[in-house]
Amino acid sequence: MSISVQGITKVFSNRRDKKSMNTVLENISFDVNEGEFVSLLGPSGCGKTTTLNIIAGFLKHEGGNISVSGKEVNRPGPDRAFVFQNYALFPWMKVGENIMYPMKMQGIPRKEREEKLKELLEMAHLEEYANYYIHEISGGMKQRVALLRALACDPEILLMDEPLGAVDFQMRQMLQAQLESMLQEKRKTALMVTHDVDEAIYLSDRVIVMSRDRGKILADIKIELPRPRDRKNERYHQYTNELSDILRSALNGEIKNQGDEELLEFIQKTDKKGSDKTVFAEKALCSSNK
Ligand SMILES: Nc1ncnc2c1ncn2[C@@H]1O[C@H](COP(=O)(O)OP(=O)(O)OP(=O)(O)O)[C@@H](O)[C@H]1O
Repeated sequence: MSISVQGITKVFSNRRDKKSMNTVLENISFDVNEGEFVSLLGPSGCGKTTTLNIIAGFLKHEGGNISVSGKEVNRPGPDRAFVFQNYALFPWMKVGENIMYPMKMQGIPRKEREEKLKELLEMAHLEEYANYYIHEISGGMKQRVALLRALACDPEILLMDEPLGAVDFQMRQMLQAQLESMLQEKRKTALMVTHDVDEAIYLSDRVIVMSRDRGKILADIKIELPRPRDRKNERYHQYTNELSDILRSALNGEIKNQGDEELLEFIQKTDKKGSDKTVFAEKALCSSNK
């Protein structure tokens, strides 16, 4: 299944002053193709989670539309599973019960649920932990359980909000490798929010960089590297530099209040390696012109 985001806008009333409005997203458009893994990268507060929540159907948007395989969606559905930043696991249930919960809700018979659970636990190397309570397992394990719960109903689309945000560096790299192999095996369409350039490159087929200026898309970059990805690959470093430069420009507070021409000039100035990111930025600016 594919996702199409067309011209969405989101306005929140300001938390401090309810009368003033905050346009977090304005006329944002992008597609995620079937089987593709896309990351949304950008500085804190640029609207990544808001975008993901709108696609999940948790939040309403003001303009534009979201469609899944050509069908407009505006509420949550079993086609889109969500992995939350803080796991959102049920502490009163054991690991196995947590994973089986969505299957139970869908009325899948017990025998089938148990078979599926076995398969999922094996995939994530958690076979021994089915009967542990959530407080008895580590942060990395919780992360894997949250992911397995999302995969349990075989959703077509996986939406993930910083799914590896709460684990340390080493565990994070191990989980990235596991997440990659799980998703490659299942060929899911995935959209992930992250702050982490390396994580985005390691996992994604495409990386979309958003800015704090109403979520404007600064770049949409295809990561053309064989899987599993090799961090020592020269091209991997080039992608890291390219994306870090773009992210730095997005992080620069001055950009927020500058016009498009100045933003483009800024990105050109930071384009020391003659890479093609200026073209991406240019495209992004042109396509967002009304
Ligand atoms: N329910 C809400 N009511 C009012 N403002 C909100 C609400 N949710 C988010 N916002 C505002 O929208 C903006 C974007 O928030 P969002 O969480 O989407 O950003 P983000 O890019 O995911 O940030 P982070 O990387 O820090 O999680 C922020 O300014 C935030 O304060």
